[in-house]
This record gives sequence, structure tokens and C-alpha cells, in this order.
Amino acid sequence: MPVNSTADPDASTETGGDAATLPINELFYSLQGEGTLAGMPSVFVRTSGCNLRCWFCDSYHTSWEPTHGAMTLDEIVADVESHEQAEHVVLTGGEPLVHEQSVELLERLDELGYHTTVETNGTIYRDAPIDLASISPKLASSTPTTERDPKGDGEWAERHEDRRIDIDALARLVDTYDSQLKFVVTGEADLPEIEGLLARVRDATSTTVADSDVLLMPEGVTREQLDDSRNAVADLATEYGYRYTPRLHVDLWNDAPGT
Ligand SMILES: C[S@@+](CC[C@H](N)C(=O)[O-])C[C@H]1O[C@@H](n2cnc3c(N)ncnc32)[C@H](O)[C@@H]1O
Ligand SMILES: Nc1nc2[nH]cc(C(=O)O)c2c(=O)[nH]1
Ligand code: SF4
Ligand SMILES: [Mg+2]
Repeated sequence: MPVNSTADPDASTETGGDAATLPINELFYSLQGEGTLAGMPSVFVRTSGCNLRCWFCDSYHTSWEPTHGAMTLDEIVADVESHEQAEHVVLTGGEPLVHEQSVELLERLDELGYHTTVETNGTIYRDAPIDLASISPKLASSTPTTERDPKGDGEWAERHEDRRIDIDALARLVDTYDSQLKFVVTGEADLPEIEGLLARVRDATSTTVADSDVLLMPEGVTREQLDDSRNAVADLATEYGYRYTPRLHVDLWNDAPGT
């Protein structure tokens, strides 16, 4: 369900008033397309607003040009519950953890017995009932340089670069929640950075981060783009001993909305 009205999703939102709300870009029922739960029927709750600007962002209308619709938590929960088969909810964005109200939504979903996955860029820690923290730290190859900026002239490059890795936030997420580290891979040149980052995370955590919790995901928003990228990423997973994750939803439905 696409949403349109007038809340401001650009900044993080504070709890206030009687009815808590979240800026919501869309809500839909599909199969989890990415990560260790790929194939799982899930309701997706996509918040609007992000603190980063990856040049390749497949959710452009939550980051570069965020939508401004809001829903109350009651409305979101009712929509989730209308999908009667679903036991899994994926909270994504945008960056869902910029919003303080995501915590209350996760608490309500947890009380109702849902398994919750949070798709996050790993730059923000929040204390919430999260069953799987699906962390996708952003590599240098995600930075919207002048040549790659989808909108302007590289205005976001410096801010993106400054914000994209926060080792303390990553370590806290990994230490607190069952987690997976899911890297968008644009080429072989990303691998040394992934290895260096993993070493820093392993150093900063008391939790064991197994190679089987590290996933390499091909960059691409269409089937045609993945046709060009997936085999090279699969080969890198084999070579380095990390896990490959497909983008099952793209393989199945290409870039159709609400999938
Ligand atoms: C739109 S993001 C929202 C959650 C959070 N902001 C994040 O980046 O993890 C959802 C997932 O899509 C991935 N993603 C975004 N654009 C992509 C692309 N062009 N190719 C492959 N994965 C992409 C992100 O890395 C993340 O794992
Ligand atoms: N089917 C499907 N699976 C997904 N897993 C993570 C997604 C996301 O955008 O966060 C996503 C998505 O957009 N669609
Ligand atoms: S962090 Fe996630 S939502 Fe934000 S720009 Fe990057 S891929 Fe898009
Ligand atoms: Mg997606």
C-alpha cells in the first residue's frame, strides 16, 4: 500500500502527542528476498527518511526524494494483521532506526508474536525487540560521488562518507541481537574493505561473527542488472568463504512495485 500525506520524514522523529506515527513509504506482503530468511512470507513496513544517500539506493523515494506520508502505529499494526498468513515482519526503509517510534512499533509487533527483522545500515543503535538485525554496512563504493550522484552534483558525498561506518553502533547491534552482515557488492575491489571492516567489528565485539553470518549480495535493481553482477559475486563468496544471498524478489518480480 503506497502512502501519501504530509508528515516530514527528512529528520528523525520524536515521540509526541497521543497517537505515535511513523513516516511510511509503503506496506506490502511478499517473500523476504534477501539474507538468511530469503523465501519467508513477510509483511514489509517501509519507513521514509534516511541518514545516508547510497548512489545505488533501490528505495529512492525513502532517501533521495523521501515521500511524506505518515501512519499511526495503530494503522500500521492493523495493516500488518490484515495479512493473516504472515508471521514475519520486516521493518525497513529508508533507515528505520532514525525514527524513535520504530521502537514502539517493534514492541507492539513483538507482543503480538511476530518475528521481526530490521533492515538497517548499521549506523544507529536502538534498544528494541528485534529478532534479526539485518545489517548492511555501506562500503566506499556506495558513496554518491559527483559522477554517481543520481540527483545532484555530489553534495551528499562528504556527509555520506562521514556517516556510513560507526563501529560502536555496529558492535552494539551485533552484541545485542541475532544478526547478519549483508554487504552490497559492486565488484572485487569491495572485498578488502569488507575484510578490514569485519576485523574491526570482530575486535570491538564479544560476540563471534561467523563467516556464515556474512553475506555478499550483488548490486542491482533489475533482473538485467543482476544478470551482469550475480555470478561474479557468487564466485567471490566461494573464494572468500562468505555466504551469497540472492535478491530473490528481483529474480522473481524484477522491479515491480510492492514486491
Ligand atoms: C533500501 S535498504 C533499507 C534499509 C537500510 N537503509 C539499509 O541500507 O540497510 C534495504 C536493503 O537493500 C539494499 N540495497 C539498496 N540498494 C541496492 C542495490 N542497488 N542493489 C543491491 N542491494 C541494494 C541495502 O543494502 C539493504 O540491504
Ligand atoms: N521482497 C523483498 N525483500 C526484501 N528484503 C529486504 C528488502 C528491503 O528493501 O529492505 C526487501 C524488499 O524490498 N523486497
Ligand atoms: S542506507 Fe539504505 S535506504 Fe539509505 S540510501 Fe543507502 S540503501 Fe538507501
Ligand atoms: Mg528492497
